[in-house]
Amino acid sequence: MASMSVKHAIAAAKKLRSLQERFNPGGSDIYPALMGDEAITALIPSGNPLSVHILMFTRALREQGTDEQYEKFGRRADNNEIIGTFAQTELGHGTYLRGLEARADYDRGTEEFVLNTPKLSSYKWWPGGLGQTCNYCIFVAQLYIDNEAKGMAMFVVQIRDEETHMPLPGVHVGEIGKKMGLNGVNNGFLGLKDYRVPRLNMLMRHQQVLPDGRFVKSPVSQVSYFPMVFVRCMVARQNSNYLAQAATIATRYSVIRRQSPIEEGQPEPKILEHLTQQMKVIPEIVTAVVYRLAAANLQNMYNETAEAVYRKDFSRLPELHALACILKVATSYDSTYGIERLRQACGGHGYLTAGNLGNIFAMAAPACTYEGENSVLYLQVGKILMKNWSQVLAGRELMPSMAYISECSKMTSFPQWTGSWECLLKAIQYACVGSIRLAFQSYNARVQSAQSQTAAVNYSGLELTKAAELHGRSYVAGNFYQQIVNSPNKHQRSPQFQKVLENMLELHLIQIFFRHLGDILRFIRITEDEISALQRRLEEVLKELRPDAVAITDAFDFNDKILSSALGCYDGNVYERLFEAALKHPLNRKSVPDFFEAHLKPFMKENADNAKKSKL
Ligand SMILES: CCCCCCCCCCCCCCCCCCCC(=O)SCCNC(=O)CCNC(=O)[C@H](O)C(C)(C)COP(=O)(O)OP(=O)(O)OC[C@H]1O[C@@H](n2cnc3c(N)ncnc32)[C@H](O)[C@@H]1OP(=O)(O)O
Ligand SMILES: Cc1cc2nc3c(=O)[nH]c(=O)nc-3n(C[C@H](O)[C@H](O)[C@H](O)COP(=O)(O)OP(=O)(O)OC[C@H]3O[C@@H](n4cnc5c(N)ncnc54)[C@H](O)[C@@H]3O)c2cc1C
Repeated sequence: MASMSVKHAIAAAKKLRSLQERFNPGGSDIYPALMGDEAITALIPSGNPLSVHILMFTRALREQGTDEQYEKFGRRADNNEIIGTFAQTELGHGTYLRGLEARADYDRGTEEFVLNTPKLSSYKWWPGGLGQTCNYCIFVAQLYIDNEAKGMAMFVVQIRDEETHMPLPGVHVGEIGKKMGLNGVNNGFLGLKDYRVPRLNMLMRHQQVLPDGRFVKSPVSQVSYFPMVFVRCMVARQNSNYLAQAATIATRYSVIRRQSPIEEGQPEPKILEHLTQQMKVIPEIVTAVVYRLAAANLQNMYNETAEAVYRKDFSRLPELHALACILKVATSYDSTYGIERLRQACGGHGYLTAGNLGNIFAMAAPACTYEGENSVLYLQVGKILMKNWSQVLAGRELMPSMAYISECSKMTSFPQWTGSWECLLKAIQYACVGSIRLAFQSYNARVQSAQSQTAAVNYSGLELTKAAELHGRSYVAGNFYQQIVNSPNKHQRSPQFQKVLENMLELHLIQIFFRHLGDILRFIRITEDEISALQRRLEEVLKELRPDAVAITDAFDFNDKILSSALGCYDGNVYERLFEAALKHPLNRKSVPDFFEAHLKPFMKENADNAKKSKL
């Protein structure tokens, strides 16, 4: 599996390289074009062992290294002459970066760094491709000069000989073992013992160690986190893609499969005619569209911020960090939940490998963990919301993506309920701001009672998480609303297409309203009649979107190779493909399985003999 994945990953890397040479050598907006590409998903169903090389190793060299370091290492990496990974997480630490144990001690006598993973828990553990594929890595370690800790730093480390691929002296490297998915990625472990690298192997665009050992601090330490921000942006797009693939499969299957008459005496309908099936499938189609649009927005913001950071303008980093966290969390949580819901909507056949929904789930699910575990990133955003609420109290302006917080903070009560889209969106935003205010009261009370900020974050963690989740909902719904209602290219859309988009907006807003009804009712008075009216609208809009479900998922434009699913094949020949897949199973090569003579027959005979004896 690993070698097949590497073979296909090389094909994908060649394609990416040619795209980059044609379009924008250093830019990041190439990748989304690759997202739905067969090279990334169908051909490498067990995961891409080069994705961390491409997404993190090459970018860290470009963004964290000096121009000279890029010339020495980055150009070769971009050209895939060397293959690297991003080795930050350790066996003992992943989230708490300041707890990382790998260390780099500067030796001014030789102008080298001595790299060590002092304990088993210090071993790098998880980096994609590290086990077998990579011959280099970005090694993240705590920098020490004269045994004084200076914080985290990144080092270009060669781990295998470029000719023989043998691990170099002082390097202990290998595969960490089978996972629940992505088993073609060879996530690996890495131990270093007194491994020396030249001073110029430390990436020094933002912080430097001079030959005499003097340390020049980064103007903004968080810029070293930038490689993670990029991948969070990619995860938002990639996981919306996984959800779109699953939605395509489940939708196509739901208009092929017939089951259970709705009226007595009537023929069995397509299962998508059942309202409850529509409620399982259609909202996931819309969620995939909603997140694809939000991820595209985030990608643009990343590109703008990356250019600003290159000009040493770090002002947009905090907002990008907050949005990258919230979208990475929301997309990975909702896509994972949605893919499982779509699998269940396909009955028993959804559980077959031939349906591919299990593999899509296994590809999507780890995104809730890597690149910042979701609950931790929610807390990150919760902290940022606390800082911004302090700004609101001080009457200061907020970052654009949080402007609604200022607006809602000025509302003494929620206006008359109308049930309009604007009303629904404002209700979600108003509930978010109410949650922020309550979280701040708890958090601030703790800080005022002399608790440290870290402790106050921990003990206010549930409210901070709620506020962060509602902020994510507000941002995503607000972005979707703007794209549908206020988009500058709205007039270019046909009335029919605009109507479909508006139906998707209606469904998204009502669905989010019902998902957070409890949070909303905490701050807004809504009558039973007003809620029942929304229930009717939900049923109505599902019915309205039903005829468009197949067309919308066809528009995702996944070919059969990408979907790799007997349930979602374009020609609809589900049963034939399921049966074809079944007959290919190794157990069907023989009429009598080997285990019959070896195990089953003796077992049954022994039971029969025992039964006879007991009768005597
Ligand atoms: C061949 C063709 C292939 C092409 C590919 C095609 C497409 C495929 C796409 C598929 C995408 C998915 C594939 C990915 C594969 C897997 C990759 C996985 C890689 C990894 O997992 S790398 C390791 C990731 N690890 C983490 O994310 C660690 C998480 N922990 C943290 O981020 C921090 O520790 C944490 C939790 C934020 C805490 O930070 P800490 O320093 O401890 O302290 P503070 O919380 O106080 O933060 C201090 C200060 O900094 C600000 N901050 C924190 N993080 C950032 C950031 N990232 N950017 C900017 N600012 C940041 C924070 O807000 C605080 O600010 P203050 O103002 O309050 O001081
Ligand atoms: C498929 C996959 C690929 C990966 N690829 C890479 C890679 O290429 N490079 C790399 O460096 N890493 C990689 N990782 C590692 C990944 O980044 C870490 O798993 C992730 O950062 C979480 O760290 P951890 O696993 O050590 O969990 P921990 O940090 O130990 O967290 C465990 C749990 O503790 C809780 N927790 C932790 N901290 C807090 C907190 N502050 N507040 C509240 N609760 C908390 C959370 O519930 C969390 O889930 C990969 C992981 C996976 C699964």
